[in-house]
Amino acid sequence: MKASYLLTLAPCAVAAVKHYASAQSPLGNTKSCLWRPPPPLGLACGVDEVDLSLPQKSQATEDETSSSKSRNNNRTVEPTKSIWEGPVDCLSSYCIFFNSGFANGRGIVAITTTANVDKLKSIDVAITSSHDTTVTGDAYTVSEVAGKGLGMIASTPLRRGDTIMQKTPALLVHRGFLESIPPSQAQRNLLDAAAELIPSPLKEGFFDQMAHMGGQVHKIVDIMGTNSFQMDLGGQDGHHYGNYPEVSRYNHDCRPNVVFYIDKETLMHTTTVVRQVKPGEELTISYLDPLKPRAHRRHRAHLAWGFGCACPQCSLPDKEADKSDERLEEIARIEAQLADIYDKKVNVKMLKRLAALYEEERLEAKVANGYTMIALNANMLGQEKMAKEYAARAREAVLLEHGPADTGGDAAAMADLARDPKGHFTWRARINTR
Ligand SMILES: C[S@@+](CC[C@H](N)C(=O)[O-])C[C@H]1O[C@@H](n2cnc3c(N)ncnc32)[C@H](O)[C@@H]1O
Repeated sequence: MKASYLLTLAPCAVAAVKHYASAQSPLGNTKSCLWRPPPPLGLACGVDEVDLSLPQKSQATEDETSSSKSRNNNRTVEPTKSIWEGPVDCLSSYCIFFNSGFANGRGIVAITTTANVDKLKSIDVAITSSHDTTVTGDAYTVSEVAGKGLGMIASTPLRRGDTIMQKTPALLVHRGFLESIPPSQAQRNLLDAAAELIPSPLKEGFFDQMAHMGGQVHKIVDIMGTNSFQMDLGGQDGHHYGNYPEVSRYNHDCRPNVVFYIDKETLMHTTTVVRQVKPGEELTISYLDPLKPRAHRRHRAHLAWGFGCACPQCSLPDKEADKSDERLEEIARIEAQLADIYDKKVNVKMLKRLAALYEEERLEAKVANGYTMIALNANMLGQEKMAKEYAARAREAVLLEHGPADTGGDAAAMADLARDPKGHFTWRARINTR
């Protein structure tokens, strides 16, 4: 009996730990996670973490363009058919492919391999039937934010679970194209040609994005470096950088009020609010791992995006910042204990402490893993009510942080646990092994 518990529990705990660890390591996770910029061509090595966006101004232009078209012509404008074309031009095994009808005529361009464009072709079907959308209408405006350039400002009260926008990418670039082949003018020419193929008005949005190095090395490289998300189309060679111009106006905060994920089945980038937001407050996402200590976060922000992180968490007086770092260390320590089925010190007090630490640290955007660990361990300690409560919380957080196609089916696993703690294989597992 004991042995069978151990055997079945082990993969689960390991999966949870793997999940946690991978979220912190570059490219460890097959899902998109942190904002990681591709390396500027010409630099010897890459830098972890990047992001992207497009101004609401451009969105407005897009809306005006389509509505004025239909007003002026007094007829429905037929969207361009969704057909992948190319290869247009190639370098090494990477070629330009484009689809001007993608996502109901929004369009998309990719620099990728033939195998990956085959995957994109199958994705396209799903996209064309569900639109690219701004879900919470009029939720924000794009305005100047002191010391940060443009930013997203909430124009209405928002609460946890409100989706701000869902967007498909304008440009996808295979990581190998930017990181494996030596920098060259040919590489830059291919990037220029690809960007020119993005259909208007998305193209204007693309070129309007911030280039944080002033475009000195190369404009497209700089735009991608400032505004691209790591994403994975799946398989052995699916790693790409994705650029979503509208999303690029989110500035960074180590304790953000918005979380994002990219669904590799649809390429859709979704941003969702994680706590109450008042009108006038800035909407932010985290470009960095918020569980890392302040010095690490600041170093990363400077290295990758050239800004000294002055978010409220990084701007705490030294004493408070040290306390915050200690809490983050404690979170890591407790989670390591919770992942170890043989740790005899795990108790309910420890679980409550972990939940309190997440709350004190205002980590609403990064609680899925912690709540999953609490739920499983509460059940292993025979705490039915607590297991139910945290399994439900974990499920909700997994959906916000990773989307419905979450890593390893964590949302479904937490739904099972919440439904029937006593029937779950983890029920009293720690008690039975003591
Ligand atoms: C993805 S863009 C965000 C939108 C950008 N502010 C704009 O005007 O388009 C990333 C760039 O914004 C700026 N930025 C983002 N978050 C910041 C922060 N917390 N503090 C200072 N600058 C920030 C940096 O220049 C960074 O390279």
